[in-house]
Amino acid sequence: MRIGILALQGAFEKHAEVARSLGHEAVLVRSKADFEDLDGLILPGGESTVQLKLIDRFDLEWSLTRFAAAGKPILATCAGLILVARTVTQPEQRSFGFIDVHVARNAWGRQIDSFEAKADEGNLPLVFIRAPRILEVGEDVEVLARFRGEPVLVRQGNVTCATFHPELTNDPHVYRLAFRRSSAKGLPGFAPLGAGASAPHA
Ligand SMILES: NC(=O)CC[C@H](N)C(=O)O
Repeated sequence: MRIGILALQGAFEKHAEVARSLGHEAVLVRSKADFEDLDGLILPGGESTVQLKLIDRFDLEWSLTRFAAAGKPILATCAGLILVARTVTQPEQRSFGFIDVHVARNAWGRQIDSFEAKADEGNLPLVFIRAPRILEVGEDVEVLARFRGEPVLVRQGNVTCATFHPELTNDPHVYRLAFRRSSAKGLPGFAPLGAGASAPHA
């Protein structure tokens, strides 16, 4: 697949490396024209406030929205998740609403800025860096992995979001989930990580 990585700010290079290592073509996306002919898109971690300003400056919101609405797969990690969430708090911030989750920014507190862990089930490695927390998930959101009972990997249709940094582990699982060939809803035959795969209202 031809996968774009939004490359305005943050951790985009490593995502490009992983995408290439999985046999995809990686395209750094910085302008509207760069969206052409992409099959998938990664919104990387970084600083969501800065990313939002740059998206405005380069007038990319419509391109992003159109991409999401076309049903093409999007993987949003950390700051990327903050951009695509329905609502954002701590502090409040504008977001695009591609996925029905409510997130709090920098929600683990300063004492534990960054840490590594494993998902509650499925052995998925997690690297958190000033990570957001998903406080609520809508009923159409699947929870694919949890940490200490909280959702950390979620999906709604074509939009897959991680509160952690999958590009910093050697586990391609998250990319495979996000960019599986069919991104249609329903996911026949898909075995989610962990037991509690249905999405409760938090
Ligand atoms: N690693 C990250 O992407 C951190 C996200 C950052 N704390 C934000 O609020 O945008």
